[in-house]
Amino acid sequence: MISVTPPVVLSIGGSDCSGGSGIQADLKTYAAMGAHGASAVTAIMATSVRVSADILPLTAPVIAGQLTAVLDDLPVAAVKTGMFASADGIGEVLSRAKAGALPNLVVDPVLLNEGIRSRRQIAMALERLLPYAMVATPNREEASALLGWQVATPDDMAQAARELVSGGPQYVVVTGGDLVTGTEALDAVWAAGEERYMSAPRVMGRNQVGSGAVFSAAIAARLAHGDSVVEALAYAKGLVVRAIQDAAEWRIGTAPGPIDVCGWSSAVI
Ligand SMILES: Nc1ncnc2c1ncn2[C@@H]1O[C@H](COP(=O)(O)OP(=O)(O)O)[C@@H](O)[C@H]1O
Ligand SMILES: Cc1ncc(COP(=O)(O)O)c(N)n1
Repeated sequence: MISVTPPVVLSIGGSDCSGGSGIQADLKTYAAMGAHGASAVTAIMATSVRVSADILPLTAPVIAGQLTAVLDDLPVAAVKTGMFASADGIGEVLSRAKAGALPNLVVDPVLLNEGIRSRRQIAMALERLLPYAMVATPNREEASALLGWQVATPDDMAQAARELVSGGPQYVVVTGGDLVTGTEALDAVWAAGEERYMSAPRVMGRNQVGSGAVFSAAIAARLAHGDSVVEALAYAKGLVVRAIQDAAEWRIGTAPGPIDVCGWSSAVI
């Protein structure tokens, strides 16, 4: 029996109606990791994540109301941000970060392709939020958009992580889930005076939706449990690889789908 009160993690991001990514993936990750998840929804995604017409942005006051309600009452131990559909929404988060109200902040700077009209403004607003992050987890494409140059190779990823750290976050992980140059899934990690890669065998599974969301949410959950950043990164990497592996044969829907963050496939029930 577990009698210890679970730590609270707050996710600020978009609702993905498929349940594979966004807030839904975050909350599932927290539940699987023994943390209580609270949420502030920034936008509602209707279907495809790549089509702008399917994104309903919530207004800044609606986002602010959720943040106030959660932060006023719950002892939030870590915060994760994901998708924003407007720069105004990021402004609400930024003011709370500046006030010191967002401990252990993990910023996953989600920049969906052409899906969002104000993508440039969102990238600029995220740049203002990054100095308050403990960890930032852009993928190569997001790092490219934030920095204004093409992050392609593993060397580029390390350089990008280094440049992004100089903008403020304590740790930057440039994830390389889409880097199909070898048998490894490679991420470049940078913190002051510490540069390295995290690597795991690339899984060739059918389902990989939400791997970035699960990775960043798992980092936040471990920080909430009291891990150091280095411990949290190692845990998150192991969790996401196992989750992709365990969902390799799943068929939820016609398109590639979610990963097995809860470990159902390997659980003895
Ligand atoms: N096929 C895979 N096999 C193993 N690890 C993967 C695979 N795809 C992604 N990962 C890992 O999942 C994490 C999230 O990365 P990524 O997929 O790049 O994020 P995003 O979903 O934001 O693009 C990283 O640690 C990455 O290396
Ligand atoms: C609502 C929402 N938020 C985030 C992502 C990106 O997720 P990921 O970083 O896992 O590709 C997404 N596809 N949808």
